[in-house]
Amino acid sequence: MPQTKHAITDVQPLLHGHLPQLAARSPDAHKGRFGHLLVIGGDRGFGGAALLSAESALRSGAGMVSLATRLEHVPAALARLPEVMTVGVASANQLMGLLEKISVIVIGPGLGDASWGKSLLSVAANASQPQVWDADALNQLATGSVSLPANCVITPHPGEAARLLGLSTAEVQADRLKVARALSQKFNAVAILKGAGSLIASPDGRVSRCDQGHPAMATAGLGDVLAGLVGALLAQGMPAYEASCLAVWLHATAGDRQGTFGRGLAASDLIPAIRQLLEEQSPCLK
Ligand SMILES: NC(=O)C1=CN([C@@H]2O[C@H](COP(=O)(O)OP(=O)(O)OC[C@H]3O[C@@H](n4cnc5c(N)ncnc54)[C@H](OP(=O)(O)O)[C@@H]3O)[C@@H](O)[C@H]2O)[C@@H](O)CC1
Ligand SMILES: Nc1ncnc2c1ncn2[C@@H]1O[C@H](COP(=O)(O)OP(=O)(O)O)[C@@H](O)[C@H]1O
Repeated sequence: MPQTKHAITDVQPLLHGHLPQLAARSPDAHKGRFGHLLVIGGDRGFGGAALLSAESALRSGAGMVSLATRLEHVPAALARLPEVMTVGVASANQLMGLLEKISVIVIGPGLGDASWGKSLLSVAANASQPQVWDADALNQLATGSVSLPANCVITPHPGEAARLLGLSTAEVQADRLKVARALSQKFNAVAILKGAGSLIASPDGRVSRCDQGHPAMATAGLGDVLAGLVGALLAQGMPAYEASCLAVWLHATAGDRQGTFGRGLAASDLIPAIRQLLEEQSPCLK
């Protein structure tokens, strides 16, 4: 990653027409060229979070998507998403073999704070693939029980950011720019500080702000969708900062479109809107 330091005031708004793009696909493209993404998460009570991430990744162009979740969630996952290779894992050992085939990891949605999630996270923390750490992966990171590997994107909401930096949520919201920068520096990772006016900060000093988004997005599961989307763009070869910027813009702009229908947005409603926007912004064919 380049080490150029950018001016402290240099916050770029994410503007349509100035966003990173995925290259058009050649007519002989095959799934092996667009990455194999593994979502790890979904402890008891939170099975849907990992499913939302997997569906988002699938619908955003990842070549192959696998899901490692609780054994009891496998039948429901297969019924909803037969395209996703879903594996029930009881322990970290089972994850190790799976990781050999994987190019990008998304870990945290619904991972929980029990020993099951902790053991899976410890395996990911020792893996070399680019990763997206979200939700309970960030809560474990905040406890200091695990370290973030290199090449990571972290996606905290203000509550998670507060835990990661030892602040209150109000303190995070009072100076979001400072917090986004502090997160990227502390963890040497691209940090997406979510919430209205999401910020994307890179350890090299770049920061972008997203002015899109809609209050109808204040509903559970939208962060899981974002994590899967960032992972899918990484899997298709986009660098971490660019993937994070494009993902945040697509997610928020899809929220604007779906927000026109008012309250009652379900996180899964956002996924087809993101697919449509991605095709408008980065057409699959030239
Ligand atoms: N279908 C499923 O299976 C789903 C499962 N899910 C899973 O649930 C688990 C718990 O995750 P979670 O995010 O609900 O709980 P948690 O980390 O305590 O954060 C809540 C606190 O954070 C703050 N806060 C958040 N946003 C903020 C904002 N924009 N602006 C300001 N503050 C904000 C706010 O703090 P407060 O303001 O109350 O101090 C709020 O009370 C996790 O495993 C996740 O993956 C979810 O993914 C949903 C779908
Ligand atoms: N009022 C809002 N304006 C813009 N974006 C929002 C708003 N409320 C929520 N979002 C977006 O929705 C997502 C919510 O993520 P998160 O809090 O992690 O949800 P969950 O854990 O339920 O999946 C974030 O990307 C956030 O930026």
